[in-house]
Amino acid sequence: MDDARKQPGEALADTRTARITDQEALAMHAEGRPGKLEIRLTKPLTTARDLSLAYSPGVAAPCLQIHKNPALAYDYTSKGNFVAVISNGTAVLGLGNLGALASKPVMEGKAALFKRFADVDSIDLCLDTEDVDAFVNSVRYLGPSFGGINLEDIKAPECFVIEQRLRELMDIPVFHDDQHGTAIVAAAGLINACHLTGRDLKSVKLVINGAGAAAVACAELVKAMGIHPQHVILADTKGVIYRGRTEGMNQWKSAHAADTNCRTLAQAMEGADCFMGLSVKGAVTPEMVRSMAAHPIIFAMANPDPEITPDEARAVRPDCIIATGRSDYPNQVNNVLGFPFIFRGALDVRASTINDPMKVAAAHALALLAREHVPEEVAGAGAGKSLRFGPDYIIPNAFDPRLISRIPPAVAKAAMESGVARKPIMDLHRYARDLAGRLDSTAHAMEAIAERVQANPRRVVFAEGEEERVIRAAIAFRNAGYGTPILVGREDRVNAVVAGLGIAMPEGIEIHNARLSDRNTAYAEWLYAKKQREGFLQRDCQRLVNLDRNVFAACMVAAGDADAMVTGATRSYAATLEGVLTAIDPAPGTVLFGLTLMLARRSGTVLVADTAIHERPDAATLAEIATRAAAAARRLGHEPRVAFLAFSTFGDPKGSIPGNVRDAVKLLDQRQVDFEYDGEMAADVALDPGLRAALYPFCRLTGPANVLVMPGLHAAHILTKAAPRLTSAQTIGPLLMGLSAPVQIVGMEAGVNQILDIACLAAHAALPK
Ligand SMILES: NC(=O)C1=CN([C@@H]2O[C@H](COP(=O)(O)OP(=O)(O)OC[C@H]3O[C@@H](n4cnc5c(N)ncnc54)[C@H](OP(=O)(O)O)[C@@H]3O)[C@@H](O)[C@H]2O)C=CC1
Ligand SMILES: CC(=O)C(=O)O
Ligand SMILES: [Mg+2]
Repeated sequence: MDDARKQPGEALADTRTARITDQEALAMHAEGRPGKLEIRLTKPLTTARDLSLAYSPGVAAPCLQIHKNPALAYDYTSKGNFVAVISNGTAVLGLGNLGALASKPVMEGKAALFKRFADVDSIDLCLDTEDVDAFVNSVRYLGPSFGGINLEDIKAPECFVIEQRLRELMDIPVFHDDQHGTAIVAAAGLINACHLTGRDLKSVKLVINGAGAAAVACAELVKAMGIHPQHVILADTKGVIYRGRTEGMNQWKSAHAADTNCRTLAQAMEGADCFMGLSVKGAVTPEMVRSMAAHPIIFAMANPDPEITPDEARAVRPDCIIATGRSDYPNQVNNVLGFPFIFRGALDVRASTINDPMKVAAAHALALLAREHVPEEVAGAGAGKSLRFGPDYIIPNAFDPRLISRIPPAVAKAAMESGVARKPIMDLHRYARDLAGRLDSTAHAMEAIAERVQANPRRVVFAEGEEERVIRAAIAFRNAGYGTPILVGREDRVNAVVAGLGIAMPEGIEIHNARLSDRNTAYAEWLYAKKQREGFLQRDCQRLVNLDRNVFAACMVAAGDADAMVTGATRSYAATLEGVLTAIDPAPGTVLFGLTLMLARRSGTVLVADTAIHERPDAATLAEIATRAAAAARRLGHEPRVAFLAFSTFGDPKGSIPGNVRDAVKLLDQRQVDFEYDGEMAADVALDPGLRAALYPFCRLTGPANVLVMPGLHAAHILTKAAPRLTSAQTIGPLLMGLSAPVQIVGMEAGVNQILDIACLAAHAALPK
């Protein structure tokens, strides 16, 4: 853990956007099923027939077909979308030789990023050997299972030999990500930094610290892209790599030995235009940065901690452009921007290799994307962050959803043009469009929401401030840069829980004891004025403010002392809502309802409403819920297709509830709303356009429904509670919609991360529209 993270108070002064603690990282990895990966079936294996098809005897048919024609393996198996992430752990990030086992969290992480960003399936294979021959022999025979091999965190110079030999031995792409992924992303950043500082790439004087896997590949790629070889100086633990040096050399370093009198990194950096760090934490001093040319370009890419932090560099050179490998500073130059998308393109044309034209195409596509206007849903509208091409935005953000539709087509095109594509793509525009639909927009929308909140931090009151889960979420809220958490509780109790967590109470968290608060009397008087004609005596209001934390916290929000509120972890939904509604009214002219986001792996996000309030909504309520839920879907980046659900479909079978539902559809018909809707219909009809086309071709929905308006609370609860337990769907919510102030109620089962996510959404709802 770095010092800044150990002392959260001090960390507030730096420019990082979101901070995490080691404890949080460990808890995340240990939570639920340990690690970050699992394998799921893509075909049902329910019946004896399923088994006969998938396994013996049915499986013999694809085996025999593949035996006759090996290319069919791409049609009948997972090969074409499957990559192995392979390491021996000899250069784990910048942490050194931690061995194969300890590299596994990074390798699982790489596999997770493949899936998250480019829908590539992958698995980590950690090989317990430092012997080059043993490594090569372990990997060379794995080709049949995979469409590609991503080598990772293998130290130089062995990595060069391993990659070269495997490339010769295997007929699928073998790509050492630390070499080429890093070089591609660094080259893209360098192209843009040169553009911004008015430099011609060819005349740039570049110093690279490190002469290992990443550094050598960066030197090779930038030279191939035009930087004069004499303008590139590499340094390692022994100092500058100059022509004639003998100590600590190998053939890959010799190839880049410079004709120079410089012997130390400090000497080399004097007057340099650009520095690339691919070495270790803290290898660069402020003095070295001070001695660089005007508007120096500094890529401090060592992970997890850079050679020099942006704050240190800017302190001595405010005119610099600085990038790091981390996601919590602006300008993340990290191979995560490369490998998922490069493999996506290579796999989709069944490339036999990833060659130089494909790498250069990826670098240019990345560089160009950063220069384009950043749409609001990417930037986080009003985030106040500089997501416009400039010194703090030289490279796209890893969460930019346009990456998947820009980088793979460029890579695929280069593969086709350079003759390594075994299955060319005829229509690249269509390919780009299809790629865009491969990722669910909800994840991007949630990230954009988080960024907007980080740019406009809010004060959020956590009503159950003595509960450990809530305290941990509040600390995470503060560490994530979302704003100031306010815990309602007794200070000694809160502090005891924090001490039990083995940490000191971080600065920037407020604790308010309702009974002792200097706002106690004001809240009680305000509440009495509000409720005196609804059967509440003054003493009732005083007691509520003293004893009911939900009432006290809601008063804080009503009085403007907090921007938003989160509660619900310790009491039933109904009791919690009652406390909240004592002080905060529903917004006039709308309905109060619960909206649950179901993030399903196959069908994407489906919004379900009402999941919290109305047991048997009438037609007008259903119509209003549909309208509000459709608007919420649009805010999350989905074009709404609303299905009014019932047990019947378009009148069959008949029953009493579908009447309400049909009337709601008629109400919307009269209003001429701007979204698709239809009903009543059963859930399978709503979600399956094929079924609709066969039986109900008149249905107005143009695709699977993504907003499900439920006929009543029973059905809504059954669906949203059963689905995550029966399928892989995750749920967020119910989110309370239609209240006059941003208050969210989590379920009593909510974990720390759920409370944190809901608090972030509550803070977001408190932002000016
Ligand atoms: N941002 C990104 O996307 C990426 C960042 N990296 C980072 O780059 C670094 C190197 O990774 P990788 O190339 O895979 O590892 P390697 O083990 O292959 O290379 C490490 C290199 O760093 C040099 N080095 C170590 N300490 C110092 C020092 N104090 N001063 C100068 N040079 C030093 C070593 O010198 P010697 O040869 O003398 O031993 C060696 O040349 C890591 O921090 C890693 O996290 C790597 C890949 C991607
Ligand atoms: C990012 C990466 O691959 C590394 O630091 O090794
Ligand atoms: Mg790596």
